[in-house]
Amino acid sequence: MATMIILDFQCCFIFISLCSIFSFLCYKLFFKKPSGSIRGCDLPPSLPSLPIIGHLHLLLSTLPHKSLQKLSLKYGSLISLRIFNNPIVLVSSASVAYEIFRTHDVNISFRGSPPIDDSLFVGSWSFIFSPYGDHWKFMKKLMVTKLLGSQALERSRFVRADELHRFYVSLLDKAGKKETVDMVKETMKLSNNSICKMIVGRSCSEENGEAEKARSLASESIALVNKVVLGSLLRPPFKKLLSSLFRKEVMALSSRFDELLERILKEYEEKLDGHQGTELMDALLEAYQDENAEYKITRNHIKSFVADLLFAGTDTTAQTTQWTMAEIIKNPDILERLREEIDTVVGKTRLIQETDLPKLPYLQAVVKEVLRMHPPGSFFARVPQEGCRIGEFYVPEETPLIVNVYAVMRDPEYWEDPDEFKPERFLTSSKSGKEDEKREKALKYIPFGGGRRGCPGENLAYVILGSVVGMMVQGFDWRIKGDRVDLEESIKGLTLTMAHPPKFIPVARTVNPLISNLPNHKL
Ligand code: HEM
Repeated sequence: MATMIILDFQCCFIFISLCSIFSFLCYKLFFKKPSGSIRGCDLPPSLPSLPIIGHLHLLLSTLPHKSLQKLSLKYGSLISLRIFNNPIVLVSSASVAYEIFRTHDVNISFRGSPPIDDSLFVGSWSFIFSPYGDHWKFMKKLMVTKLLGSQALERSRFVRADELHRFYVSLLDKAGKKETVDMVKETMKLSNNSICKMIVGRSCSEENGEAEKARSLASESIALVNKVVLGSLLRPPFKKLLSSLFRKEVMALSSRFDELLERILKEYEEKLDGHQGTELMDALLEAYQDENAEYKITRNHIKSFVADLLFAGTDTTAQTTQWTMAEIIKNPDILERLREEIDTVVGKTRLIQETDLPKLPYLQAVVKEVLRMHPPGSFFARVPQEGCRIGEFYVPEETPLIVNVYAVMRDPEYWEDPDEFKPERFLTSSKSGKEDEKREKALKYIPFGGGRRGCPGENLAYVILGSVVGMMVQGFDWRIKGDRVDLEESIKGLTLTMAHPPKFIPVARTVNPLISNLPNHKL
């Protein structure tokens, strides 16, 4: 009997000890709050959360940019959230966005560690995920001087003119057959081909299915990135858990990227099809092959760089084109004013070209207003390397800052009638005012992010969007199937898309096709 009592007591003791250890682990993992006030400032205020998961449900809601915008209007423009035991700070106002870029730009020029190290996409070779340092600076310099800076864009203008003309001809064909246009699919073709040609000197071939592969890789990576990007912001063990959950899917995508890009790269090196090299690819290969190069990179760095550019530049421009055409068709007055501007500046016989854009301020204002109201990237994240003071609050080091781009650009404190589509608001702004004011305005208008880690493709995006939308307004009248344009939103991957994209029907405006200024133009 005594032995049984001792055994029972031992079991009970072991059970209680295990329970205590388990509770302690749970507390450490799930409930431990970020440390309290530091250096006389408090952490940003928090809001009620769910046990264990914290505020994860808010980030995973159907339209997180909207639900978090609502919460920020109630609780403040800088609030603390928690995902399991991981603290996160949410930025939702134009003034806080301005302050973080003005005061802490270098400190917040990090995106967290890559979710899956050995993947070409979202891995440690990626430019997008590389820490702010020598590698990033070297690649950014190449990117600007050889591909995306204004002089490089001027040199590659004919590549995009060719693609624009091709798109115009395909729309004429659809108009003739009274067919509908899948706006995202068609503009993805244009942006994908343009970016590919600008990087490797040729677009992916339609004949052998290469082009379709490249487009579907870009779309799939966007759908997948949402799932894995959260992992880059979490601490172990959740980071590891998320990575292992999606590892198989990511690695499968990575090896398909690898297959496609290795083939393109080999062909480029052997110059099999006699194409001309590009400045960017020549410089990348030199940094890879030349022992005495200024900075050495690996073959995987090159492939990952190309994958990053296709991923970052394709869907964003396609979704924005679709939103723009939907807003224009929904607002006939805006369409009429646009057409008047284009007909006056460009005329009715030749096709619009990129060099016309500086003389078309209303067209530029329409595109800017679309990006303000429907930014394709409704969030971006940064991770401060040192603790920093933002306003009256303190954000500890390594605490991810998530910027709600959508909320910042509809901040009622800064934007008049933030939910109204009013392109005129951009007509007076950009050129007038003092330098400080211009800088402040730029840091509060953030569809392309901000600071040194802001989007390097901004200029390219504006010329593609301006010329494509300009061409569609100049060359066609537009009908849609159904009686109205529905602007309801949906989130696909990380991109803000239309929940019910209209079926666009083009009707050619002129009997004779518009003439393109291409050197070898034939219709
Ligand atoms: C409408 C079109 C586009 C939009 C709205 C857009 C938006 C963005 C945003 C919000 C970011 C994150 C910025 C930040 O963290 O501050 C970004 C980064 C980036 N974008 Fe874009 N983008 C567009 C087009 C392009 C194009 C055409 C390219 C190039 C072909 C491009 C290449 C990149 C790259 C490489 C980064 C990462 C920059 C870095 O980490 O340093 N984007 N973009």
